[in-house]
Amino acid sequence: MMGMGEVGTNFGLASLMVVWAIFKDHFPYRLRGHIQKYFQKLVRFVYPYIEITFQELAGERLKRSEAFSAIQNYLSTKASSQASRFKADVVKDSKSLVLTMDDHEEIPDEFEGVKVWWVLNKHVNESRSISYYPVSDEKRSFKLSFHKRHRELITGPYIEHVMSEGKAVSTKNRQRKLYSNNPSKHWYGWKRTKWSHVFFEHPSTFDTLAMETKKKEEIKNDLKKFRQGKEYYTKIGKAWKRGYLLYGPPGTGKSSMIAAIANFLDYDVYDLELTTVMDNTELRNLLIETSSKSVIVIEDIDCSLDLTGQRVKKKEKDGDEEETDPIKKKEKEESENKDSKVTLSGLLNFIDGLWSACGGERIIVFTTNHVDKLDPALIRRGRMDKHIELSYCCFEAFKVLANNYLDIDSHELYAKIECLLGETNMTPADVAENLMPKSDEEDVETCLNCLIEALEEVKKEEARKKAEEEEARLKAEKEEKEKAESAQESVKVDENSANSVVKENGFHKEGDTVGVDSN
Ligand SMILES: Nc1ncnc2c1ncn2[C@@H]1O[C@H](COP(=O)(O)OP(=O)(O)OP(=O)(O)O)[C@@H](O)[C@H]1O
Ligand SMILES: [Mg+2]
Repeated sequence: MMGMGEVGTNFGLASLMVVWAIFKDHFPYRLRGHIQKYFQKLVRFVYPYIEITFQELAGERLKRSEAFSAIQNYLSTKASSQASRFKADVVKDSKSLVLTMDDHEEIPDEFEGVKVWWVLNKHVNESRSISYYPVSDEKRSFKLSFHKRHRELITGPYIEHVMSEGKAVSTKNRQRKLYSNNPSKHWYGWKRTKWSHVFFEHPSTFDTLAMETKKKEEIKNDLKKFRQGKEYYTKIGKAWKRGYLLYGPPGTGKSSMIAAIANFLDYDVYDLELTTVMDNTELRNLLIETSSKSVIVIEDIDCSLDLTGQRVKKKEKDGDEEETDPIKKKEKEESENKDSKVTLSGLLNFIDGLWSACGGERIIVFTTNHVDKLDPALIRRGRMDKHIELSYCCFEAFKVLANNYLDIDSHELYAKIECLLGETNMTPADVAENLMPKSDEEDVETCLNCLIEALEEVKKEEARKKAEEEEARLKAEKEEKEKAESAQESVKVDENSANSVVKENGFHKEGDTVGVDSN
């Protein structure tokens, strides 16, 4: 609370205000402006404090102001020890309680020995206006008061301190979100949102991820370096973002790794479904609406859009015959219209065009099952900085899974499993499924034996396939050889018959006179 001197000053100010309110209307209108000017000078003299107001709703569309949220979070750390009336909120999986100051409560704060006061004001709007967008009738604002001689310190370093501390608190308290993009027809109207979200609660972490420890550590170090790299990225003149390409067969842990990355960095996830994005402009608009500290994911990039084949397809379409059946024609037109018109260059711009730099601190992840199908321009370093192959389960990866699923570090059956894993291609998803106990009766040994059985089955199947392929190859080779031989035969036959024709006609290549009767 303010000291005695400050109370006295406030009282003096209040008296002045009352006097002004009573006599204001008795002055002629033209004089009122002058008097008001001098009156405010007097107020400033009697009341040497500066007040700054931070409104909750700001901007054209009355969006919640970032500054207001940051102040609220910052003060929540002070409120617990200084205020007597609180509002309580439960955050993060209902596990922690956050106390914020109640309306009209005053909280003092100190910065470099200078005292300031915060008050949360609430103003209820009496006159209801009709608006297309729902607007709250309650207007809240924070008022910051401090002595005018500290203007520089408070409006500069102190406010910066409040903002950064507030943002850090909100990062710590927030429940992370998994966003998915809405089709553009839902972008307008009062329910306008480009992204819908649910809370992100995927349990995958780098500890549960089955892959070689060395590779895992390398990825974790890369992510750590990125997270701490704000200054470094500024220094080298690069936007603060990093591209990851995860590739490998289905069920090798690409999606699990994305979740692990998001959990490791404590970032939100934006799952971008490219097929619902109609064109490059929409893609850019979606990008602008993503927040920093996020992982933007485009899964199965080779299936999302035929980026590489788009030009070829177009040419093919141009060459197509005109459809004459009116129903088929309409169907064709509709399906063409539905097709996303996002192009490769649009996507490249999304990744590293000028717009991609707004906000910073973003990881962009592409996943694919067929890395060879992607356009090299899309995955060159600088765009997709780190290429990570997720492959079939090796023994090291199996040990992680066995530890997760069965709580074991070793077993006498491990040697056999190691040998079988070396001879077969089984995805971590299949290994995990075989390791998982299906009932309370199944113990560790049963599960490991179940995996061994499955691996032997796969081994047999692979051997059978290999034999079939070898047989098919040999057959094809034989057919090829026979074809070549018969082609040679037919050439020989043709040559012979041609020669005999020449002889019959009496023609000879070496000279017209040869064999021709001169008489
Ligand atoms: N490397 C792994 N570590 C741990 N679990 C894994 C791993 N790979 C697969 N799994 C298990 O298999 C399931 C499927 O894996 P995931 O969805 O990550 O595969 P994917 O590579 O994304 O497959 P797709 O290409 O079909 O999308 C996961 O829920 C997880 O339980
Ligand atoms: Mg996946």
